[in-house]
Amino acid sequence: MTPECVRLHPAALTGTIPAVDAKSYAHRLLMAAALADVPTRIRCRTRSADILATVRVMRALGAEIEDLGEAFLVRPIGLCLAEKGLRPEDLDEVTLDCGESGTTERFILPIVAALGRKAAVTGAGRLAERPLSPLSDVLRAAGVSLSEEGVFPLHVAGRIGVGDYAIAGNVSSQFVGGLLYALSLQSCELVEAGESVGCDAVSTLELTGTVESAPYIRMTEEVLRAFGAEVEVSRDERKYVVRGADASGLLVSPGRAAVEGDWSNAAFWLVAGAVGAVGAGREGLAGITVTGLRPDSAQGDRAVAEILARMGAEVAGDAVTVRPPKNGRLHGLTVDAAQIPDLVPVLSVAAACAEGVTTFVNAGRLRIKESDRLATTAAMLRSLGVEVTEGETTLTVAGRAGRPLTGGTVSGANDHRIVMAAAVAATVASGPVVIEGARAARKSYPDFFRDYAALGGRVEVF
Ligand SMILES: O=C(O)C1=C[C@@H](OP(=O)(O)O)[C@@H](O)[C@H](O)C1
Ligand SMILES: C=C(OP(=O)(O)O)C(=O)O
Repeated sequence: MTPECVRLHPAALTGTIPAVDAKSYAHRLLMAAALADVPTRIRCRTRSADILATVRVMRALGAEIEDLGEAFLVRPIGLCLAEKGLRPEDLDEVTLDCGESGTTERFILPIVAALGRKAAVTGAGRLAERPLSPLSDVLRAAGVSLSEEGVFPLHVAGRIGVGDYAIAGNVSSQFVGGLLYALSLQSCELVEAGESVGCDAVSTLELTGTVESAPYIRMTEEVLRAFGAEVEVSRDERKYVVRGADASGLLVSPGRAAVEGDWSNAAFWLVAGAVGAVGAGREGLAGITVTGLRPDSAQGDRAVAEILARMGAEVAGDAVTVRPPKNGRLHGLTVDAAQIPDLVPVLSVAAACAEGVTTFVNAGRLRIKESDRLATTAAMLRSLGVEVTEGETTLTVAGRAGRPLTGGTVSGANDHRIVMAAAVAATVASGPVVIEGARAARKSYPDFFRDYAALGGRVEVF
């Protein structure tokens, strides 16, 4: 259980910890499995609120998902409806509660439209406020009706078909991911002389403007291909050609799949390893090792290792170990956040411990996450004595060059990444740090404070 409020006492974290399962992959694998032909066993041990939101939504659409503890066994929607003699087009409107998960919502809208189902999409926290346009524009132009955006429930009806689509690449990669799923589900069988000779449901999707969060689109492509989809991408990653499924309109299950380790959440430990000695003495030099991360992962957030190395931290090994620099001093730098938005809150803590200034640029989309993360990251650091300047799309952090952060009270801003970044900051503070709303960590890392304590963190729950 994630605690509601915590008081953290300064202590360097050291030791070895396994990575939690990557929620971005878990979402994609669970959805693909629910849209496939036969059951899939997905190895996944993390039960975060977001992963459970996707499980809930796929169940509501008709999939049977058994929680085996270490894995999910997914019996797909098509199979389960057919067993009950139900046709998707005859079903009533279904309520899909996405919780606070943007990925779930932005993927499920085009998927529902590809299935031709009627749905009332709901959610919690800031989800209703997070943008849906330009995805909603594409869906409407394709003939899908959507009720007013910004209020739940969002009613969806109608069908998106084969076509040539274009969408801006700089609002959310999740729109692109959802559309790639929808186009992969189009069905059309080419028959010659009474024999099936393939599929003619070929669609294109073009990305316009700058493309941000591109690694997440690559993860989507990877999972779709593992489920038999034909997705081709141009060399500049701006144009996708997607061949739909055969007459069945189903993806092809590989039978088994496994969710890899989460670099975005490992980043909290890796930064804690990098800042270890700054405020807490030599024991921090031992660093932190995170196991279960793929060094060749498509997750863009694996860049955290390279960025910490550029700041001067010692980074080594396949089980990734990060230690503070030998002289105990990290140094500031410029970080382009366009492809790695989720790293900014925690990297800002490394920046606060460094010598010199760190500027995060191209970070505008942080404003449309679980909180306005440029504002809430700045507020979190300011509560701990750090000087921060917030620009429209930038964040500039004045490093304290070895002077510890102060203790203080931080609002978790109902944002898991702010809560976890504040907890890392607390390891190098001069006094206790209270985090209000620490429970938000459960969105991606329900056992965060258990693992924090296991690494030597001093956690008081109240
Ligand atoms: O598709 C995904 O799994 C995600 C995409 C990113 O969002 P944007 O593409 O909206 O930047 C990221 O910030 C989010 O945490 C997860
Ligand atoms: C923004 C995040 O997720 P989502 O967009 O899926 O809500 C996140 O995990 O930081």
